Amino acid sequence: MPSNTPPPALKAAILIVSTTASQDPSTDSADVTLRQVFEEQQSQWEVHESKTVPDDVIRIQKQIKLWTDNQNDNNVINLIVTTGGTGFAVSDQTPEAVSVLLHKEAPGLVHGMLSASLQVTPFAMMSRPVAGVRNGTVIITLPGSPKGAKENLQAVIKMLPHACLQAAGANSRALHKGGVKKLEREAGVEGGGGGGHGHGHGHGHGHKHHGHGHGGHGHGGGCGRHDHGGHGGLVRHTTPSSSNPKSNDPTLGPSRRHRESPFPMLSVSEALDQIAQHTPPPQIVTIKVDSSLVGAVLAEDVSARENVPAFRASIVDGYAVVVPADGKMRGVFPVVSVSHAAPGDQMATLKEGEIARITTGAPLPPGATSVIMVEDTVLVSTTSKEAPEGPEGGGEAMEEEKEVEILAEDKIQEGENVREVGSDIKQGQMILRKGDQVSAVGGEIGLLAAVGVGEVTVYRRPVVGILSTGDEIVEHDRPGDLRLGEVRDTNRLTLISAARDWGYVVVDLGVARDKAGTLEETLRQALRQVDVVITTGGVSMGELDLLKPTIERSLGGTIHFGRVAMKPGKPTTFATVPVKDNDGNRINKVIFSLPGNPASALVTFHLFVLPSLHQLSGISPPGLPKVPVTLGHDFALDRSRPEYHRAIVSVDRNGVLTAVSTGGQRSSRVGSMKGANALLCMPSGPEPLRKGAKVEALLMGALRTDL
Ligand SMILES: Nc1ncnc2c1ncn2[C@@H]1O[C@H](COP(=O)(O)OP(=O)(O)O)[C@@H](O)[C@H]1O
Ligand SMILES: [Mg+2]
Repeated sequence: MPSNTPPPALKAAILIVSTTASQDPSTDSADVTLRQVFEEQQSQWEVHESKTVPDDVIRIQKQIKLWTDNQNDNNVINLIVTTGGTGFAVSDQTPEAVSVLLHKEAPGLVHGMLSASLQVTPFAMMSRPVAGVRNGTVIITLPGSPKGAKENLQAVIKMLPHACLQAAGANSRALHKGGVKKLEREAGVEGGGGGGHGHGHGHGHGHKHHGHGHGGHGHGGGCGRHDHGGHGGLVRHTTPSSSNPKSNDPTLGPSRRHRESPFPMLSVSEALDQIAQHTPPPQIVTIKVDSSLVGAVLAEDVSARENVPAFRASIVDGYAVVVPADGKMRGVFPVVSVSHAAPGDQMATLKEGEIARITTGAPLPPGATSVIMVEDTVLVSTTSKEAPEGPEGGGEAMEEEKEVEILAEDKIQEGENVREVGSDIKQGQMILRKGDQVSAVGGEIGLLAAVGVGEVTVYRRPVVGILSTGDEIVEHDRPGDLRLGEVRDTNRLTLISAARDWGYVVVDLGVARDKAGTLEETLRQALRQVDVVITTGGVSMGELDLLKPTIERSLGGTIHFGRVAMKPGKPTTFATVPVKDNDGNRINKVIFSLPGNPASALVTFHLFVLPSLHQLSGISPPGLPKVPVTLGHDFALDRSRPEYHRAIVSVDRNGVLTAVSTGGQRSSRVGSMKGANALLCMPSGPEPLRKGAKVEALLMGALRTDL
């Protein structure tokens, strides 16, 4: 038994202010999160009690007074933290309820919380915390989201023991004796507003706003690489953040659900920059050279292991000769041997005045200097011998050439019609470079095969998991008629097909119901198996749109953007989630949550997911290739958002690329993708773009020809 007992813990109480949670406590998760923060403080804190009240001033005040107003030496609550109701919504009134109860205000604690939070997210400006002392109890108000609440509490918790001891005054005798030394030491050493724990999430990066090295390649971007203007009112330079003190949590009920997305609206180019920045670097693997290599990008320079050709070979059918000094070779010569392409035979050395019959690609006999084409010769005489008796009886004479006359008038050059050793590729010569993509049409794979390279290192192509979400979604091939509200799953099939077509291995993750637990479990499992998860549905503002809260809170992920100024695809969401790999290292995996509407899902796959997959597999520049095209007719524009118009681009006999619309562009209209081979980058604006105008097109498929 240790002889000295630890100092008695400080007592904290947690007041959850939430109308929803007060009706159904299971919807709350702030309590658990805050208890963890207290627990991390090495038994300095004991959470005495948690209570939940609705967003109601009287009920809030009643509970706080119960804790603060009847204290005696045996019953001291040192700290009350409230969570929830600190925002700008009508129902948010916790600060108002608390501030009138305070005997002393503590603006320093407020400042500590706000300044720590502001380093994480500009949304901290939307939190209105108060802090102070009532009787002997310190009270602070935390925001409602567990993440925000945690960060705020962590920002001040090192100072709180000290504050509580001072506040408790006479009531704290017992505490003073036992614990003050330790507590003061800790506050002094590590205090100063703390906060160091609160934002170790890799936020605060000053992200770039324009191109990152693959701008002008004719690849890799959306329309947003150009400033189309017309993004009036966008928050352009905020740091996207996962930690809005009040991020949307639809499960918290109508008063806590956002009417307006809390995610800053990024331009397409800003969104692409975020993707480039937060997509993990490609991993390197060694693989065998075979047809599965097609599409892979080399992670190393590759040099030839062998000479091509490996021996002196004839370029033509004809006769190997030893050219005399004067180069003259007219006359009749004896044929002393035959060299076929068959390998392995030892050949006698050819002497001047002798010739040897040789076939294309066959090795020259030693001593031979040149080959004379069969067309420049005439057969003079043959030897005949009996063919062996076969069952077919044949018995025909097999002839062999005995003498051949060479008709060549000109001088024969040394080396004529000979491929010298290594004349195509020299051993050790660099044949492919790091970053080269192995195509099925460019012969890279043939080159590797020719020079005897059996293995190469390449960037591992990411495995992609594809998940549909929504209670209304049924399998596309479910027999029978749809019931009211049911929708056939379109996105999973189209995205699986698209991802496979781009050369990626796909895991079909099925359909997840709109339930937080289901979604969380599905995503957790998926993140174990795949590198990139693509979900569709559930990212807008509806009450069942659970993707963002699940990624942020349940999975501890970081949402790099949750809104993009574009049409279709505004709610497109990009996040990374830390996971442990097989070796126990922390790595980031990528989640793209695409909008549910089929056209939006496909457009945003091509625009955002593909560049990330490309980057993961080492393909540079990433994304769809971009070409200028001419509009084949007038195109109406969206007034406020740049639009990715689904179009058919064809090339005429003059090489002019013309684009026509696939028709109605409503984001739910899956038909707008039919036949489309391009996304036109249309600016926003009040007037239509006229026939003949030039725009950029991102090519998804092969060009049509009008020839
Ligand atoms: N996998 C899918 N296949 C076809 N339609 C879908 C699919 N997922 C969602 N939708 C439809 O798209 C629309 C938007 O869905 P929703 O879940 O609200 O998406 P989001 O909030 O991401 O925009 C709804 O009409 C929904 O039924
Ligand atoms: Mg849905």
